Parts: sequence; structure tokens; C-alpha cells
Amino acid sequence: MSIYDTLNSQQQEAVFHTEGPVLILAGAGSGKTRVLTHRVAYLIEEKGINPWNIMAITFTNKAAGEMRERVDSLVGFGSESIWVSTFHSTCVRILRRYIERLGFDNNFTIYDSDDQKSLMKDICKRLQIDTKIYKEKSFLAAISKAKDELITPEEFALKAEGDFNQKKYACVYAEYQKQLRSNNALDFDDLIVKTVDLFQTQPDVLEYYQERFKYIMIDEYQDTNTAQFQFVSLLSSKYKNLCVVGDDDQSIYKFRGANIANILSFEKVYPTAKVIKLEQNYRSTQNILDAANQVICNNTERKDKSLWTDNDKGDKIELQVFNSAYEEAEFIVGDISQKVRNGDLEYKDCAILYRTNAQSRMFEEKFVIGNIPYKIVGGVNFYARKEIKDLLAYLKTIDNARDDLAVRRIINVPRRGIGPTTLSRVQDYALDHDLGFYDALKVVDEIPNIGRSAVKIRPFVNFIQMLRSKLEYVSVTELMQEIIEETGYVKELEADNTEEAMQRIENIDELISKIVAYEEESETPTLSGFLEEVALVADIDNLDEDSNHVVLMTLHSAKGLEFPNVYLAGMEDGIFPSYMTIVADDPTEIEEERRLCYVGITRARKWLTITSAKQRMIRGETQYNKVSRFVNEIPRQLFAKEPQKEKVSEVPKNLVYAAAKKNFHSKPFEAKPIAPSKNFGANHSSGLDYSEGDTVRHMKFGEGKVLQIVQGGRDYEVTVAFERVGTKKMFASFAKLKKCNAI
Ligand SMILES: Nc1ncnc2c1ncn2[C@@H]1O[C@H](COP(=O)(O)OP(=O)(O)OP(=O)(O)O)[C@@H](O)[C@H]1O
Ligand SMILES: [Mg+2]
Repeated sequence: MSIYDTLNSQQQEAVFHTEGPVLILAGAGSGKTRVLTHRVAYLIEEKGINPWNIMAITFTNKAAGEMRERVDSLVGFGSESIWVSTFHSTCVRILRRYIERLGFDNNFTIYDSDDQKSLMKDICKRLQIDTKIYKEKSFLAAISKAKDELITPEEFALKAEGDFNQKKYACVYAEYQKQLRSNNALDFDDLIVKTVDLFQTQPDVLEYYQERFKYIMIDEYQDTNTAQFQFVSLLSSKYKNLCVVGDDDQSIYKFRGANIANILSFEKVYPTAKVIKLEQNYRSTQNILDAANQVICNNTERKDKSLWTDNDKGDKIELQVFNSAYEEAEFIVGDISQKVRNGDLEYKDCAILYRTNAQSRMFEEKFVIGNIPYKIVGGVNFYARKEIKDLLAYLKTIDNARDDLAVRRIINVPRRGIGPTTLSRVQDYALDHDLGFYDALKVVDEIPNIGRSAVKIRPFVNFIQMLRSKLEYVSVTELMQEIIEETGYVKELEADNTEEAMQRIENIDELISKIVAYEEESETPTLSGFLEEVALVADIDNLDEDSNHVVLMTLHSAKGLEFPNVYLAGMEDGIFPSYMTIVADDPTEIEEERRLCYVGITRARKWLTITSAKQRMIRGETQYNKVSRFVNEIPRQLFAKEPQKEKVSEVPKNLVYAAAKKNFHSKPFEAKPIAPSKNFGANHSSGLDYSEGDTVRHMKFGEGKVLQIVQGGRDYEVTVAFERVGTKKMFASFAKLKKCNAI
């Protein structure tokens, strides 16, 4: 039996039709992604296509990794030379090779949203824009929107003729692009825009990639924007072997410029396109699928599809309405805990999905108290933390000193006593002489009126130059070590000795582990390579399949994934659909939210629980909401029982909450491996000053008794019975336990 026998006949048709444009339009869970991976295998195994000639594009890095894994297991060899990645990663690879043609250096920096904000702040200041009237955020949003649609600053300016407001935006957009260029940096949107630009202006480059990628496949096609569409069209215009898969009912990124027309008009753009529909859902039970179908059929702007399944009816959908978000969290966490205890499920089979990131906190508290492993996908991104950004800014400065933002971030970290007047003199000098900020620092003695400040600047420049000269023969890990030691970054935190400082040190340890892992895994590790990888980590990538923890994430992040047991939390009008959508009273916006709801429901394989709270605190205000209109679109008979009536808590809620808070630690203890032989920064000494039976003190957990110390692979594992929080097992170097003096 071949692997293709496991596909149904429509799926087979989609796999075997390899030449010319193909559109696979199908509902959730019908095997679209599965078809793509099998198609790649088929091309290589049966058609003898060189893996080198295949490109597959997915929406997140995680999906890319998953696809590579699936192809690997199907094909067994050669899959490393297939390009399987996201639009952004694909474009970075192309630009690293050819962006010089557009006047950038190939080692350009990628700006994240924080970097963009700082840059915009500078620009507004320089252009003397009143940011009380014109928000930096709205400039960035307008620029991003323009880029999604491939509108250049010049075109923007032309369109703005006569409109005072728009002219201001045009002017900021132009300045923003100018600054990016002089910093040798691109923002995320630019990655696509510049690649399209490259293809349009450099025919030989386009031709090279057209010859290279004779077969192109795109997953989640419904969420491509105009710029991405253009990229694909150019690349596939020679051989036209383009296969896209998507579901118009799952288009949920309109706010990021996704253009549903790209899928709806595929047949117009490619009149010879073969269109294949998949109608059997393999993922969910009949009940779950019925609920999803009943919700989505309320949308008018859609291609009609019918999805059916051979699966059992399955359990009915659970609907629970609570008095407060607190009770909602308590129920869900309790339910998971019970199902796991019963042996029905493992933690990793469970996902809690919600509309906004802020909804995660309540669950976190409950998980911490219940000692249940969980992971939040999204939220405060690791790389957005101050200490991580500071240290990365050092690496960026060493890698590409034209990145002014990075240089300015660290010039006074640690404090070097370089004042704002000095900095603005350097900045002026740089502008007057058309130099980058760092280049101006290098010639500090020539800057007028700089006076004694030059003495403070020179050691900084020397330090960076020294590290740069070492680049060729030291590893990134060693580089980081030197930065931490020379700047005294960790020493300063240690001296601070607060809980927050300790958390920061833990984060730095985590960063070091990341660098070590990168250097171990990469064939040719380089500083630029590391920075690139870091810049491209979407939040979703933090999801580690192997670990056994409950996953919490927004509905947007859940696209393409599946879990046996799913909770849709906060299903209230005002939350989902959001208050903004309701007041906008725009049917297309409600339809977008409804599609998001469809995505949510269809993530569930066996069990689906929908919850809502009658009252919930949002940004410090208590809101009273009705059950979401989307829930009312699900026929009653699909629910296990009518929503339960008022549940009166015996303990006043504020007391319960205070009690929860008292026990709340921002994160559950998570053992992190330590970089082998590169233990520095935090006090990673293996010499413990306590032994079994001693009373020790932990910064968060308080006092406890050491029950056991075991030499683990990389570190000592210490088991401590804490008075307040019970017994915990932890790595010695991370726990930083202090022996309490016997009286
Ligand atoms: N022919 C088949 N036989 C058995 N299982 C299948 C078949 N086709 C798909 N599946 C399974 O159904 C589930 C859904 O498949 P897949 O993720 O490819 O769907 P999808 O259409 O990409 O979903 P989504 O729209 O959510 O991205 C997976 O677990 C997959 O392994
Ligand atoms: Mg899919």
C-alpha cells in the first residue's frame, strides 16, 4: 500500500495534479495541509522532481517546521533542500543574497514592533509633530497598510495631494523609509515589499528564482495580502505550477491586510486553474462539525461549502455560564485537572482559546495554584523584555553598526555618563555629515563642542571594535559572555537582589541557552544567522510539541492547529465579537469575527467546551455581558445541557481573589537546561552551601527544608519542602537557594 492510498479520491486528485495552477478550496480539518505534504512527497518520489525545485509556504514558522517533519517522514531524504518556510523567512533568504542590488547591505537588521516605535518616536520629534494630535501608532499602522498594498511613499504622497492630513502621513512615511535605509534596516512588511521590488527591477534575479522554484505551494492562502500575492505571482509566472490551499471561511487577518479576494478570484487570475474541493472532515466529531457549520452559514460573503464527517457524533458540546471570569477560570482549570486525573487526556491535549491576550492572566493564576504545567503562546514575548533587548542590541551593534537604534539603546547601558546634549550633538553631526550614529561616535574627536564627553565615548567604541575584531574566531556564546562580563550587566542585577532582578537573570540564562542551542543545531552558526533567527520567531513558535503542558493562546494563533480538548473562553458579546465590532455595526466586521469563531470551534477534535462570564473586569472596569451571539447560532440540541443558572459563591469574590493573589507567582517553576560548560552570568556554581536537612530560603517560595539533592546531568536537582507552597523540585543554579542560619 502506498502512502497515497490513505487519501480520499479528491485528496488524491489534488496530489496527482502537479502541473499548472491548482486551487484547493476546502473547509477546516479536511486535510488541506495533509494534501500539501503528500504532494511534495509525490513530486519527489513519483515525478522525480529535484527537492531543490520545490517551495512550500506556510503561515507560521511552527507550521513550516511541522510540514518539513511530515515531508521528512514521507520522503526520508532530500527534504532539507526543499524551501519550507513562511513568507517572511523566504524573503529574508532571498534578500540576504541580493538586497545589495537595492542599495542595502546584505547584513541588514530586521526591526520588530518595539524598534519601529522608537524609530517613529524619533521621527515625530525631529519633524516636530505633535504626538498628542497625531499618534505614532497611527502613523505605523498607516505605513504598514500601505506596504501591504505595495504603495510606495511617492505614490502615497501623490494620492495625498490636497489633503493636509494625508500629506503629513506621506511625509512621515517617506522619512521613516529614509531612516530605515540609513540604519540598514527593514521592518517586517519591508521583507515582502523589498523582495517584490527586487523581482520587479532585477529580471535576472527573478529568472534565477523562477528556474529554481518550478513548483510552488502555499498553505492558508486565504490570509495572503496584496504584497504576498504579488510575490507569488511573479515567482510562478514562468512555470505556473502554483498550488494554493485555503478556506475563505478561515480568513481572519483582514486587519493585517489579508485580501480574501486573492482566494475568491484565483480562478479569474488563473483561468486554466484546476479547482478541487475537499468535503470530508477528518478532525472533529459530528457534533462539533455541526456547530461549526451552523455558525459559519450565517455569513453571506462566502463560497458555499458543505463539510461532512464519518466520525461519530461524539460528546455533546459543553456550555457553561459563570458569574465572573474568576469562576470561569476555576472551572476550566478544574475540568482539565479532572480529565487528566481520570486518564482521559494529557495536559498537552488541552487548549484554552480566547479573543485577547489579556484574558490569559486569570487562567495563569489558577494554573499556578493548581501546579498544572501550562504555556502561553503570545503575550509578553520573551524577546520584548528589556534585558534581552539590551543584550541583543550589543550583538546587533557588533553585527551591523549601521543600526542606530541598537547603538543608541546601549550607549548608556551600563551608565557611562553620556548626557542627552552630547548624544544630540553626535546625532546632529551624523546627520550633517551623512554618517550613521556609530560612525559619528568613531570620529568623536572631530565633533564640535563635545568637550570632555569624548573621554566617555571612546571606551565604548573601543569595546565594540574589539568585539568586532574577534568575530571571526569566537563563537556567539563567547561573545555574549564577554559582553556580560565587560558590561557588568548581570553583576548589577545581582547587586540589586530583587525578585524582578532575579527574573531578569533567569531570562538572560534562557537567552544564553538559546544561543548555545542555536550554535549546536546550525551547520554554520554566525552572529547574523542567530540574529535573523531571533528576529523571525513568531510567538507561536514557542509552542514546543514535546512538552506536556496545557496551551493557552488567542484564536488567531490557533489557526491550522488541532487539539482533542478545546475550551473557547470568554464567549460574550463585547469580548467576542468585540465591543469595537459591535459598535461599528459593520456586517463585514462581524463576519470576520464569525470566521474567527469558526476557526476556534474547528480546532477541537473530540471535546469542545464553551464558557462565558456574566461579569468581567476589563482594564479596571467591570463589564456585564450577554452570552455571545455566536453561541446562540449553535442549535440547542448540540449542547449537553441548558446553561446552568446563577452560581452563588459562598466566599465573597474579592476575598477569593485576594487569596489567589497571595499565592500567585508570576510563573510556575520550569526547569531550564543550563548551557554546558558556559555557566556564567548568574551564580551557576555547583558548590552548594547547603545540604540535605538544611533550611533554605527561596526568593519567591520562602523558607523550606531540603529533602534531597541529586546530581543531574547538567546540574544538581534539589527537592525542597516549602512551608507555603509545598514540595518542589528545582535545578540548584536556577533556584538560587540561600541557607538560613541556624539559631
Ligand atoms: N484521508 C485522511 N485519512 C485520515 N486522516 C486524515 C485524512 N485527511 C486528513 N486527515 C487528518 O485530519 C486532520 C486535519 O487535517 P489537516 O490539518 O491537513 O486539515 P486542514 O484542512 O489543513 O485543516 P485547517 O483548515 O484547520 O488548516 C489531521 O489530523 C489529518 O491527519
Ligand atoms: Mg491546515
